[in-house]
Amino acid sequence: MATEKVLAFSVASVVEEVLQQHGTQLSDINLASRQAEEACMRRYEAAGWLRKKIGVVGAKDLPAQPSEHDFKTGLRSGIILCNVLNKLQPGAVVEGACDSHVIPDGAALSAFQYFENVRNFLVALQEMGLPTFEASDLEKGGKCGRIVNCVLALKSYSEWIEGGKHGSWKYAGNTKPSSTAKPFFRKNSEPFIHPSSSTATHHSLNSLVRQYLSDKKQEEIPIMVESLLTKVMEEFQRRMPIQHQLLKTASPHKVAFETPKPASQHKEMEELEDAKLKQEKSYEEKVNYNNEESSRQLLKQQTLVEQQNREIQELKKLFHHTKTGIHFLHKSYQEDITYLSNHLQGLASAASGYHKVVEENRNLYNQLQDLKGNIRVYCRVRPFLGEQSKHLSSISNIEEGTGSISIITTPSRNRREGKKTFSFNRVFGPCATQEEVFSDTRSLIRSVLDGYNVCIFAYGQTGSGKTFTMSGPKDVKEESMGVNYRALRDLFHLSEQRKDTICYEISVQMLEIYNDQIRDLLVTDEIRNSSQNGINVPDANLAPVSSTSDVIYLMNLGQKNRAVGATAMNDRSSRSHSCVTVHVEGKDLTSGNILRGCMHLVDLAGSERVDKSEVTGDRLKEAQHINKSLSALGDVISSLSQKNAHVPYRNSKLTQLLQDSLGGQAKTLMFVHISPEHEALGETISTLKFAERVSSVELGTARVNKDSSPDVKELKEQIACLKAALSRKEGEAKHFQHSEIPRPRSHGSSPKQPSWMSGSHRKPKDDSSSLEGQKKAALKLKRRSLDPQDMYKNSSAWPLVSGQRVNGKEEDKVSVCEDWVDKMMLKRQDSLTSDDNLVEQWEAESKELSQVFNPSKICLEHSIKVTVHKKDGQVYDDVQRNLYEVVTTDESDHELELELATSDSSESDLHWLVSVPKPTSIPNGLGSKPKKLTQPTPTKNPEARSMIPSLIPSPSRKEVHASQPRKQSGAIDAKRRTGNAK
Ligand SMILES: Nc1ncnc2c1ncn2[C@@H]1O[C@H](COP(=O)(O)OP(=O)(O)OP(=O)(O)O)[C@@H](O)[C@H]1O
Repeated sequence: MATEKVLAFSVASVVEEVLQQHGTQLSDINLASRQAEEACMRRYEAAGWLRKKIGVVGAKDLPAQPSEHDFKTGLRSGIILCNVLNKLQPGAVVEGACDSHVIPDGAALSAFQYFENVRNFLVALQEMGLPTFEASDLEKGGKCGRIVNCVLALKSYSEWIEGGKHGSWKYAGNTKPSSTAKPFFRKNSEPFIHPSSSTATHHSLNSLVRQYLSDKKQEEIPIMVESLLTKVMEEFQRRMPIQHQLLKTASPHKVAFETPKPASQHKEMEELEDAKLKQEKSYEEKVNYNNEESSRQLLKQQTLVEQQNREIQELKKLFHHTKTGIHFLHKSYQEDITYLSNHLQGLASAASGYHKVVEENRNLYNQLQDLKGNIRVYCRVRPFLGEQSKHLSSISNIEEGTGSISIITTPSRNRREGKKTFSFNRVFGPCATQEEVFSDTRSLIRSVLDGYNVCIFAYGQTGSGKTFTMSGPKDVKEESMGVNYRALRDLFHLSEQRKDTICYEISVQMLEIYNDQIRDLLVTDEIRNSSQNGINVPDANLAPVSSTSDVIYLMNLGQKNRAVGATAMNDRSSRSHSCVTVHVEGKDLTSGNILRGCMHLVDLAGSERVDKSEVTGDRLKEAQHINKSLSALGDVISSLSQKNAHVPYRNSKLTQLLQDSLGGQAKTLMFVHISPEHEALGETISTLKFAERVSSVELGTARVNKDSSPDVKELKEQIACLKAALSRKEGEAKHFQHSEIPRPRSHGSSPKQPSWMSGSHRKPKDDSSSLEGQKKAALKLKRRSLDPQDMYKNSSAWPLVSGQRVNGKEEDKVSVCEDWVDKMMLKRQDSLTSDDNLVEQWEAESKELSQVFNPSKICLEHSIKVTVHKKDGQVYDDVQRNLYEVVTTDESDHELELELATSDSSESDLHWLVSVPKPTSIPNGLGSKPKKLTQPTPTKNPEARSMIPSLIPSPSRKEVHASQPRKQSGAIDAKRRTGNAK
């Protein structure tokens, strides 16, 4: 405890310091203190009065002196004082236990006096070497005040007791402030005088003590002092630990005021103290327990916190991992998204390019077909007309891209519909415009200008829209113009574009086949019937055109002339097949080459079921002709697709008209038309089947018609002269032959397919009795001169057809050219069979003929070889393209080959040259040993090449020079027939 004690002097020092800090006058403190005392007493008195007044038990026992409570009240006053000391501001409100006090001026002074006494007292205690207070008490101003008050109260009480209890005890009040006592502090400006430096304080204490002891007996003084000090000591010793504990644990208000108690209360105090001690102990235990508990709790919490920390760390790690993972995912997602977007972009562009690709595919397919030589087939579906829109449609699906169309064959609402799908190069739905329909045809138009032959024809049931496609509607406008007009417009456009390099001349013809008769639509004169030759159109007008307006004018004219009638199926039904032929001749301005192309635009008459179309009389006859010609077309297509050796072109004018386009090296396009009504299903299906067959037909690669050198042209002109001459001769020959040469029936083949149609297969020569007549005719012909001028003169008189075959029956009409060839062959036949002298005649004739030509102009590029040979008593002939030469076999097998060179451009020219012998190559008389016969080379499908001259007049025929030659095939055909005739 000793270490915990400090000198009482320290109390004064602390108080002084506080006062110094605040510069407060001690009078203020004094006043405050006094007021506090008074309040205390008033309270005490009031309490006593109250007790007396109300007669509370024990009220009359109210002690005359203050109880412990009073001391406590005093202590509180001390606290107030302490507060005052702390604040010491005049006018400041001091909260106290009893009341609020306003510190007045001068209060500090009285407080100082108290302090002075206390200080003196404490100094005395110090001087006596007594321990006083705990250091902790002294550190706190409040404690200091309390202790001071305690000491003061103790002192005053002791004084009061010792003074004989005169008057009422006043808290610290018995000792009046000494008038001599100097204030411890001077007012603000006065320097501080430390009490320790002043001996006055010591003296005053001494004097106080001496004053107190002065009236005592000498021998009593030590005892009294000792007793006093002992009491003080005891009291202090007893209270100090309690005070210490209280101060330690209890709140300030619990601090008990430890003052010496009266003897009567001592026991009570002790009990109280015991109870307090117990309480403190239990409190301490509790506190200990609480401490332990709290430490345990703390430990627990620490563990928990540690665990949570660990978990937080793990969570952090996890979070970090997750973050990294998410970052990675984000990155990979972004990569994926980028990849997908790229992919999507690719797909989008692929999707956008899909149609382009489909288009390209189709173009490639078309090109492939061009290479293969297939006929292109485009299908067009007519929309419902007017009221028809309520009808049931037979069209199930159209895929324009792939070119397929599905037809409902068995319509049913409940059961599954039967369907049939057809595929073509392209299918146009009912909504397709004229421009769209024409768009794919453009490449063909270009081909015409490049020197190809092109044929575009429209096929379909009556009323299905053929005329609409080819010409346009009745009231035609710019946008509804049909293929014919658009094709010519494009021709002009392209030719204009090329005018710097190629100079084109374009001319147009319009024909129609009506009731199997050919009519020129560009003239208004009557349909001519040639009873002699069965040729209906002797000469067709060829109108040069230079602009689209020319074309429109011509087409209108032609349309007016067309045979049109109303049927139940179509109020403006075309009763004829119409054909617009455009001839294009282009001269290359640099090379001088000539390109010749021609384009047939054919609008076929529609097939119809006469029962449906309800036609009678003339209309019925027309319908029968139409159906017959269309069925002939079907036969031709059928045999072409089956690659038959024989193709029955001659069965109708129509097939003859289209022969070059179907079987030649032209580029051919067919628009097949169908009506959407279900009532027309039968016709629709048969039309589509027919179209499918057509699309399978291979024509062979189209060939360009090009004259590469002027010499060739000249040669061709010569050939044309020859033709003319022969034509003239023919008339005479016929006359000579009594108009007709009997045509033999074919041998070794069916009646429908005569032997001459069977290509290069060897057939026995017919050595019928008519040979004699033919021989005579040939001789007659030989004697006639072939005057080129005559030929030119007569060039315009060429018939359109050199032979005719109707209903599978070959008529006994042979063209002049055929006859001429026949006669040549006949002559050779004679030489082989009976009279070798005829060989000489042949030679002579050949020489004669050769004079017609300028041999120097004959180019040995290509040639046609005509082979006649005899085997086992039979005579054979064959046609073969080869170099010019004549070969013979041994005795039993003779063969004569005649070849003439010509240019590469037109086969038709070759045919006209076929029978012209080259002088040097003719066997030189009987004596000359014939060369060994070569095996006749079969011609490649001769029927596939044009065996029938085109019905369409050559444009050159209108010209002064018959420069446009006949078709080669006609000549070959004629020659073959001659062979057969023999
Ligand atoms: N694509 C189309 N759009 C609108 N109307 C059309 C179409 N095709 C045809 N028509 C109309 O249908 C009717 C018959 O057409 P169109 O005369 O061309 O048929 P057609 O096959 O030539 O008949 P026919 O063989 O009897 O001459 C006409 O009134 C025509 O205007």
